Amino acid sequence: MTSFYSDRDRKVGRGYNTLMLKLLAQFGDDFGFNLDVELYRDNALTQTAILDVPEQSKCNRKAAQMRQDGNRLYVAKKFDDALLKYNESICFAEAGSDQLAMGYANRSAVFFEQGEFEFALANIALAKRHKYPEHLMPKLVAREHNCWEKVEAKEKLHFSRMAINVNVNPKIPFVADGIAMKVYNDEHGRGLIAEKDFQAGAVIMNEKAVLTLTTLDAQYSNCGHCSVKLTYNMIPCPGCVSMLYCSEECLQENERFTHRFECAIADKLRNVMDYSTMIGPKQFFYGLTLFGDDVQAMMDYCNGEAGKGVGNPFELDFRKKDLLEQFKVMQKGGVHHITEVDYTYRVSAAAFYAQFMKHPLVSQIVKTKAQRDFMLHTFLKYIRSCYTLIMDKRVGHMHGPTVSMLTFVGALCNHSCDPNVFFSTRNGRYTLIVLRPIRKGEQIVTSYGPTWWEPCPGYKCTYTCRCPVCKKTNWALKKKEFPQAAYRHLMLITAATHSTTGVINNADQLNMAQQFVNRYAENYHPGEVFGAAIRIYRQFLNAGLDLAEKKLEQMRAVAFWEAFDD
Ligand SMILES: C[S@@+](CC[C@H](N)C(=O)[O-])C[C@H]1O[C@@H](n2cnc3c(N)ncnc32)[C@H](O)[C@@H]1O
Repeated sequence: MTSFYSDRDRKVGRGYNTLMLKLLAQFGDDFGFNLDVELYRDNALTQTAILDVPEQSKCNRKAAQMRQDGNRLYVAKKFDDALLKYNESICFAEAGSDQLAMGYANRSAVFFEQGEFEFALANIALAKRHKYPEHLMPKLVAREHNCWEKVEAKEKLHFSRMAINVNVNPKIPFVADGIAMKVYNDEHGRGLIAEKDFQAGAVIMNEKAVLTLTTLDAQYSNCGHCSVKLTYNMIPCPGCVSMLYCSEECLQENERFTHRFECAIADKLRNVMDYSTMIGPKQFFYGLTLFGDDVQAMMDYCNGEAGKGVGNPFELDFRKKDLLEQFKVMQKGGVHHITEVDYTYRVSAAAFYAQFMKHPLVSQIVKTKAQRDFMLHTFLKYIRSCYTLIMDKRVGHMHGPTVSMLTFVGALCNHSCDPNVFFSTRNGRYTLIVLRPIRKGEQIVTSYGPTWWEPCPGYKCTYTCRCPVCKKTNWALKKKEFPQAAYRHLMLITAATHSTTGVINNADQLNMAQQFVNRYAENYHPGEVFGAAIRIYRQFLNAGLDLAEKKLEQMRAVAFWEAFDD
């Protein structure tokens, strides 16, 4: 059986690959068609040589080595690579040791070189807080003064977050009013429907993800909880060498909901991770925590009548912040098919089961055979529902290496190669922005990768796309000639993409492109020239979101060192 994933995807998680081959040999021709995950599990449990990898622990010697590697990269002016090495060193440094403080100080040097003075100051504050060696202090203090001067000379920060800019749903404050869920039977399963018109530029969703997961190679660059990328103040998990967080809050939340089940077996889990299937077990442990670690209560609910059916988050009042109620709806999931890559999910569920049962806390909580089987089947169920698509990072709208994001409402947005919204996953949030006017009654659809105006050669998805473009029913490019005025407008927009003078800023660019799509969509969509305009509009949106993210980070850094100074 050929693999769905590329070698690049599989460069980590070697234990998983070996296990896959073993099971393939074991099941022979049946492999892939045998849906019995318990059989996979029973086989996996016998593969101790593959699964029992030793755990790495904090080690100052390794931390020093990594820091020196970082220093070499720093001297070679490979600053982003140096940051990754310093982050790795910070993860390995022993608590209370000066290795930790020196990691932070080295990071401040990188940020200083990059002109990120706010971030440098935040790291200097971290170094001081962690007993930076006295004899090195004068150099650090000199850098701090330098940073202060540069920051004072800098323009004041203006924050332009892409928040919802239309009326919000009173019960779901992160979703615009006028959006509902609809089940599109035989097509996409659950989806989002517009109950009123929306114009391009409307930010109609800005949902904080419940859980996120990054690719394995993003371990030292992204927050282990919200997955935000390479922030200035990444702090390590005190227990293992596998996690960094962007804030104390993320550390605490992750610890409470999932990491307490992972920390002692972090390397064993990494050994069997396949891309981002780990989101399945994470959802299980998130639920278990909300059920007060009472697996029997969780099982009774999920297997009972109340736990079945199709989940509709629009029935909830999110203002109540009742996480258990929310979880109950979310765990029902939607309408999903068993895909051709389901065997990879079964191998993952089996491998995770084998590893998690080695964790004393898990084996203490999940005691009876029925409970253990429930955990296995739930891993698979959640992997299936969370991990149904491969987000194509080349398209650039899946920000950084976040590959799985568990959301309530965002998760309902289906794919179309003729999308009317654009999605972004920055800052651990799922944001939807309208790309072209949406009429009342239309489905709200984003693109997971390809679009008719920007095809994505080699893109693979785990389902058969049933969007109008692929079905070729009632969908065809319009051949209508554009008016001269529209061409002039488009030329201005195109020129704005090359603006390097700063005369045209991102807000102007967005405005121009937005006006164009709102004005010409009705008569000229879908048509080639219109497609070119949408492509540019999405490019401006991406740039705007990047800018907003950077500013948010700078403001957080300022708040961070100001609090430290008090
Ligand atoms: C993020 S979920 C969207 C919500 C999902 N429809 C549900 O019921 O929960 C992605 C899944 O929806 C289905 N889907 C989304 N877009 C589709 C499309 N264009 N054609 C067929 N199925 C689609 C696929 O099963 C896909 O794995």
